[in-house]
This record gives sequence, structure tokens and C-alpha cells, in this order.
Amino acid sequence: MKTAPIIALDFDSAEKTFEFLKAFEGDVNVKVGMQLYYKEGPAIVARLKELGYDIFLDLKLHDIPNTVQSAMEVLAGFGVDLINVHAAGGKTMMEAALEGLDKGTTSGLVRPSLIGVTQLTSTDEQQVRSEQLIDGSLQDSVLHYAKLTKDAGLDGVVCSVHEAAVISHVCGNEFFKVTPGIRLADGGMHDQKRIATPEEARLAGSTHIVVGRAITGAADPRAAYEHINSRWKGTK
Ligand SMILES: O=C(O)c1cc(=O)[nH]c(=O)n1[C@@H]1O[C@H](COP(=O)(O)O)[C@@H](O)[C@H]1O
Repeated sequence: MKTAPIIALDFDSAEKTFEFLKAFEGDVNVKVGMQLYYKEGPAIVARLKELGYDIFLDLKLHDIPNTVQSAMEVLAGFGVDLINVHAAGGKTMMEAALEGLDKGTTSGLVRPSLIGVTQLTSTDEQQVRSEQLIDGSLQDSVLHYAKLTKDAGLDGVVCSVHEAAVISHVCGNEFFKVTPGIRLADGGMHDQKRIATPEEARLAGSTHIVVGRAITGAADPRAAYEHINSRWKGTK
């Protein structure tokens, strides 16, 4: 997947998605999440692929190993670039996911990179303790999931910018640190808890940033994208 910002296409229809994408050539990365996928199905992925976008299929699989493996075998046939599971599903589930992807990557296809979601960026320290009953810190939990994900053979994790540096230190610079929760200094947090700016993401060693509402909700989405991209790349 290119290192350009990944735009979260959190729209409720293909029509709105392609209206939005009129301002963007195939040189941007896009993310298809649950809302758009559940509405439009595999056809939306096929259309985006035809238009040349690099695609992150964000379905966050989390089920018993056999179910995840079978699902991944199907999803591998879509030809996307990046796909994810919840690391909380466990090492065996993540290994099964990888096996499914390998099996489904038939000739002519490239296996998508597979990443594990550690702790959602909408989760904070207090929730980790009171709802998940984890004794350690949120950062310890994220790092634990990152190590488990690496041990399972995956290509990286989804984490917040705040954990990117320590994950690089332990799991290596090449290990993907895909970081959502990106906001401009004057942007609203919405439902996110662990947010950071594109500059902070670059300095912390994120390998990719995922940006939704800061672009899709802007009056001029193309201008917002360029602004975020220049800060992410450090050219401005
Ligand atoms: O896996 C993800 O993409 C993801 C993981 C996570 O921990 N936090 C998170 O926000 N996301 C996704 O990243 C996007 C962030 O959207 P915005 O908050 O609008 O920028 C959404 O589509 C989320 O589903």
C-alpha cells in the first residue's frame, strides 16, 4: 500500500462515494469499512479496484479461527491491498486468518497485507481498566497485542499515534503501524479518544495514517486532503 493518507470512505452508498471521489484520482489510498461494505458488498471493492485505488478493506474480523480462515480465503480473492482482524481474537485466530489469505491468493493475485487491531482509538485508559479489566496500562495492552500480532506472522497493527514509537522499537520500523484518530489541531474529536495530528504521526513513526471526517466532512475535501498530506509528508 502506498504511504499516502488512507481516506476512510465512511459513506452510506456507492453513489455518495463516487461523488466524493470525483475530486480524487486513483493516486490516493481508500478504506472501505463496515458501513459501505455492508451496503454495497464486494461490487464496491471491485469498482474501486478498477479505478486504480489502493484499498484497505477494514472489516475487523473477530471470530473462531475456522470461521475467520474461511472468510479470509474468500476476501483474498478481492485483490485488496490491506485487510484487518482484531488481535483480541488471539494468536491462533490470526494465524488462521493468514492461512486463509494465503490459500485464497490464487495465481495473478498478491496476498493482501494483514494487520491486527490492538486497542481501538476510541478506547481510553479508563475503559481498558474498568471495562476490559486489564490491570496494566493501555500502552502495555497495545504493545502486548502488537507482539502477539507479530508472533502470529502478521504484517503490522492498527494502533494510535501514541503507541507507534514503542511498537517500532519492539517490532521494528518495517512492521506496519496504521494509525487512525488523525485530527488537525483545530479539528473535533468526535468519538475518538487517542488522537494526533499528521505531523505527530510522521514523527512517531506511523507507517500509514487513516483519515475520515477531517477530509470527508470538510467544505473542500480535496484541499483538506492536500493540507493533511503535506503535513504527513513533512513538505509544509
Ligand atoms: O481499523 C480502523 O481503520 C480503525 C481502527 C481504530 O482503532 N480506530 C478507527 O477509527 N478506525 C477506523 O478509522 C476511521 C477513522 O475515521 P475518522 O475518525 O472519521 O477519521 C474509521 O473508519 C474507523 O472505522
